[in-house]
Amino acid sequence: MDIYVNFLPPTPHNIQMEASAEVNQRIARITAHLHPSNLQMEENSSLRAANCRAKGGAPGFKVAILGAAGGIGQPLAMLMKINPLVSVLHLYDVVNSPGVTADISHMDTGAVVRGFLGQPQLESALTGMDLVIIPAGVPRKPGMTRDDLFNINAGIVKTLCEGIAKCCPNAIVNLISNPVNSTVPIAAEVFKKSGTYDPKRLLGVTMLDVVRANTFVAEVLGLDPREVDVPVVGGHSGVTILPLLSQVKPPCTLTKEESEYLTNRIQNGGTEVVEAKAGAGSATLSMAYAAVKFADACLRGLRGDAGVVECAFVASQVTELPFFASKVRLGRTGAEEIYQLGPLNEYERVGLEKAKKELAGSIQKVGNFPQTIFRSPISWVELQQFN
Ligand SMILES: NC(=O)C1=CN([C@@H]2O[C@H](COP(=O)(O)OP(=O)(O)OC[C@H]3O[C@@H](n4cnc5c(N)ncnc54)[C@H](O)[C@@H]3O)[C@@H](O)[C@H]2O)C=CC1
Ligand SMILES: O=C([O-])CC(=O)C(=O)O
Repeated sequence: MDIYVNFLPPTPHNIQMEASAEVNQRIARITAHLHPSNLQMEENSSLRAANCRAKGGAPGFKVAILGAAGGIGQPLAMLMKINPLVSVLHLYDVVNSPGVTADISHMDTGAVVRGFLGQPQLESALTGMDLVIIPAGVPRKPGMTRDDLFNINAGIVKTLCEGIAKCCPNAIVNLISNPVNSTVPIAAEVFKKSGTYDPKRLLGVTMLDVVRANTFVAEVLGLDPREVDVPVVGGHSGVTILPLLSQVKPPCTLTKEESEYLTNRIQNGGTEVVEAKAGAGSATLSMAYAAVKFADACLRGLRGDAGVVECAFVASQVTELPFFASKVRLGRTGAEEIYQLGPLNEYERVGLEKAKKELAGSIQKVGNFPQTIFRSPISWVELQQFN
């Protein structure tokens, strides 16, 4: 049985524990199971292993967050720590993961948290994971498109996916890093190259588009957003984000003006936040919420729950493009079924053609830039220069 460790503050109770031989034996067992990265983080801490008690791992899934110290990563880590389906939570980043790990590990929820810092600890962070969520990479600033992030984020995603291919090739991957329309095809290329590609397990996260669509449609209709379900298909950038307003649940009738306003607002939701943050990044809190909503659906699918359906950007035959976002049914092996788009109205048919044209370019870009994909890992200095 695995023994998981929480480091406890030195209360009188714990200090008393130290005196007993039985406890010393238990501590010896614990330290034998301690992960090297935990030990490394412990060296930076005033707490000692002598103040530990072992506990059995709760049933659940093992989840890694790569980019866990970032604007999305931190609230995402916090929300995943609350998720009862998670038994082990690995937090990996190239900076600041010890602090985030120490902070989140104090939450009195079931998941055991372990931190991993920097490339040498990537493999340890990934080994044994069921689900890997990737919000690693640089965000937009006002005036930039998501495509402007391609050069730097392509290299980051490539390195992380090489680690996944090596250490947890059967994990479900939730890819958040932008531009999703290109980073998902990049990840697919990396997995193909390593012989581990399973299209069902690679999911680009477009949930924020659905979350926004539900919110904005609910506002217009005067409904509770929790009652609204809007399918959003295509991709995750500008006109590739195509809300199917004719398929809103509960069924409703929107005027032409309302449809145009809503489509435009949903397509530009990311830019709305980037401009409001005025240089301090892009959506992080709503994205963390959306990422957790999506990850929870993936975990319920992995558990074998029936009827788990969400939108995601996946390898697809729904259109002539190799990747496309649409509703997918999530199961034990990932995206087990990909749904057709269903009947579209004229406005949506025109939107679909525009979306496909732009999306084709983003997917094509991956093939055009092998030197970007196969460059060496991004250094911390490069990241700072970008920021
Ligand atoms: N799919 C979606 O709907 C959305 C995607 N995003 C994208 O998510 C990404 C992250 O956004 P934020 O969290 O706001 O950025 P951030 O800059 O606050 O955080 C990114 C984190 O990634 C880490 N990182 C960089 N290189 C890494 C590497 N090689 N390995 C591990 N970690 C690494 C950084 O140290 C940092 O902690 C951006 O590309 C952004 O455009 C943002 C919002 C929505
Ligand atoms: O707009 C951005 O750069 C971040 C993002 O993808 C979103 O908020 O939808």
